[in-house]
Formats: sequence, structure tokens, C-alpha cells
Amino acid sequence: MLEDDFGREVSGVRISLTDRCNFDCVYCHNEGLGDTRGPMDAQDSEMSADDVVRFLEVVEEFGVEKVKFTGGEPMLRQDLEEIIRRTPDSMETSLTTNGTFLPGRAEALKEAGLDRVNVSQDALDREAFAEITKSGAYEKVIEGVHAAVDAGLTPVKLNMVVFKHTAGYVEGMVDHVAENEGLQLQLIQYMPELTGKPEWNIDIGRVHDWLADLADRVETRDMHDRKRYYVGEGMVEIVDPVENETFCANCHRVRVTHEGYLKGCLNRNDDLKSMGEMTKAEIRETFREVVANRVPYYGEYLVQNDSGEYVLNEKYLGVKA
Ligand SMILES: Nc1nc2c(ncn2[C@@H]2O[C@H](COP(=O)(O)OP(=O)(O)OP(=O)(O)O)[C@@H](O)[C@H]2O)c(=O)[nH]1
Ligand SMILES: C[S@@+](CC[C@H](N)C(=O)[O-])C[C@H]1O[C@@H](n2cnc3c(N)ncnc32)[C@H](O)[C@@H]1O
Ligand code: SF4
Ligand code: SF4
Repeated sequence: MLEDDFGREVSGVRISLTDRCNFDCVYCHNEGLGDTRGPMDAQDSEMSADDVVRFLEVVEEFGVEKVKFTGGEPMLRQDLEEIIRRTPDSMETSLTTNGTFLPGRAEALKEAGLDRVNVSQDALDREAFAEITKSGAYEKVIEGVHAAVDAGLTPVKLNMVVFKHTAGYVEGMVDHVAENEGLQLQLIQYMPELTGKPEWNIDIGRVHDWLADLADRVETRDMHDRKRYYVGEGMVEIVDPVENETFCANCHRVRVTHEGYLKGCLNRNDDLKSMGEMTKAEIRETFREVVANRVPYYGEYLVQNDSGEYVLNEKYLGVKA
């Protein structure tokens, strides 16, 4: 396995298959690319299934054992089943989706080799859901979650971004996963630095404290040092990257944008490396280079100046892959 200068082995890759989406969530960071969503038709600039598979075959050689497919909305890719079918068997394969296209496709994804799915569901309330996602697809998403559980794409993690619009629904979602087999809850700290709306922020520390009191037991996951709270039959995981040095110190994934750029960190766009028409040998070298240039973001790469603004740590100015 390749390791960066901070001792972080790269055991996983996170691939955005498209930046297109049928939702318009108010907080969306579009995997670090900001609001770059274009037309809904398939775009020539998107990596082809062949490109994705070639990359996966290369990183398998380096011991990468997990792949996460995401987007935009990855299920807008009609060749998603093909990509999953051609993903190396040695890899754990998961998908993060808004869930609308799972009804009718969950079974086929399972048959193609998908192990599990995360579905974004920010509230158990139709109106709040519509306000956040700017879509009327609440029922479709609920149906999608059921389809995923029935197809055995479990555990199905429900992704909920904790911010001003959802804070009142956290308790209901915790009860929901405790009562329904096959579901887990993933509470995601809102990342204001990607949206420019700091006023929507909620203190995630309070959610940790509340869950610590409620839980029967607490575990810490290797990836990102994330806390997992076990409440009754349910599990609630907190994803809290913001200003969290421990999270970054345990970051083991390289990212790939929908256009086939490798990047060492979600929040950095200055270390992009295009795979373009590369041969496997060239991808091998580029992957090594991107891993060698990885630096933790919070605590190391990004620091606050005297006015409280986030600026690049001088130590890393000029670090470009
Ligand atoms: N800053 C940062 N955020 C991340 C990272 N990985 C995941 N996230 C955020 O965590 C949220 C949930 O991501 P998912 O794709 O559902 O899954 P995951 O938590 O990464 O992985 P699994 O739990 O293994 O399925 C998203 O909002 C991501 O942007 C990371 O490395 N850095
Ligand atoms: C960018 S979406 C892509 C996959 C898919 N469209 C979906 O919504 O699940 C991946 C995850 O990022 C989360 N996310 C988006 N913007 C965020 C932000 N500003 N802060 C925290 N999480 C965010 C979403 O809630 C979602 O769970
Ligand atoms: S569904 Fe996912 S990609 Fe689409 S707007 Fe919402 S968070 Fe962003
Ligand atoms: S270094 Fe930190 S911010 Fe960057 S991808 Fe890893 S955990 Fe996320």
C-alpha cells in the first residue's frame, strides 16, 4: 500500500462519476468542486466506464481495497451497473446516492457486485426534505431506501447533514434507525467553508455529547477516527471533518473527479492531476505522485489568520502535484 509523508496509507478511492444531479440541495459541496453542475445529459467530459475500470485495475495493484462511487448523482450514469460489474472483485464497493433511482435498480446493482449503499435523507418530513433538496421526491427516496434494504445492500446508511435546517430532526432519525433493521444513521457535520454560509452551522460537539449520554456503547472507527454510537438496535456514526486534525490524520482515500482528475484531498483543488488518455503505466506514476503530495487539510494545510479567516499554511504554499 502506498503511504504519504504523514504516514497515511491509501487503502481506498472515492470516485465521482458525474457532477450532474436531479436535486439542488442548499448545502451541496459537489465533492469539493463547488456548484459546477451543468446540463442533465451525459457529458463527454465524464470518465467513461473503461477509464474508471482502468484506474481501478491500477490502484488494485497498490493494495487499494475499497471504492466509493459518488457524484453529483452517480445513479444518473446508465452504465453504473457495468462499472460495478467490472470493478475488481477484491474491492469492497459502495455507493452514495440521493436514492431516487434505487427503486427498480437496487437488485441489479446488487447482482452487479455492489456491497452497500448510503442514501442521503436529511429529514423524516416531506416539507423539510423538499425545502433542503429543492425536489418533491421524498416518497421516491423512502421507496429507494426500502428497495436497497430488500436487495441486501446493507447496512444502508442514511446520510443526514446536521445544520440549521435539520437540527430539529436528528432525534427522530436516531429513533428511526434504532427501530428499523438494516438501517444506520450517518450524521455529517455541515461544511460551511464549502458553501459560504457560516450562519447555518450547528455545534456538532453538542450532538456528540447528547449521543454519548444516550448510547449503550461507543466505538471509534479506523477511517477518520469517527465515533460510532450504538443506541438500542441502531448505530449512529458522526462524520466531523471540520477543523478536526484527528479526522485528517486518519484519512486513507484519494479522490477522482468525474473528469478523471486525481486529487489528494476533498477540500483541495490545487493538487489536481488529469488522467486524460493515460496508459496504465502513466496512471501508476501519477497515482504515486498524488499520494506522495498528500497533506492533511485541517490542522496542517489550512490555518486561521488573526482575523479568523482560513488561509493556506505558508509551509505548503507552492506545494503542487
Ligand atoms: N472533509 C471530508 N469529508 C468527507 C471525507 N469522506 C467523506 N466525507 C464526507 O462524509 C459524508 C458522507 O460520505 P459518504 O460518501 O456517504 O460515505 P463515507 O462516510 O465517506 O464512507 P462509508 O461510511 O464507508 O460509507 C459526505 O458529506 C462526504 O463529503 C473526507 O475524506 N473528508
Ligand atoms: C455530494 S453528495 C453526492 C452523492 C449523492 N448525490 C448524495 O446526495 O448522496 C455526497 C454527500 O455529501 C453531503 N454534503 C454535500 N454538501 C455538504 C456540506 N456542505 N456539508 C456536509 N456534507 C455535505 C451530502 O449530504 C451527501 O451525503
Ligand atoms: S443530491 Fe447529492 S449531489 Fe445532488 S445536490 Fe444533493 S448533495 Fe448534491
Ligand atoms: S485530508 Fe482531511 S479534509 Fe482532506 S479529504 Fe482527508 S479528511 Fe477530508
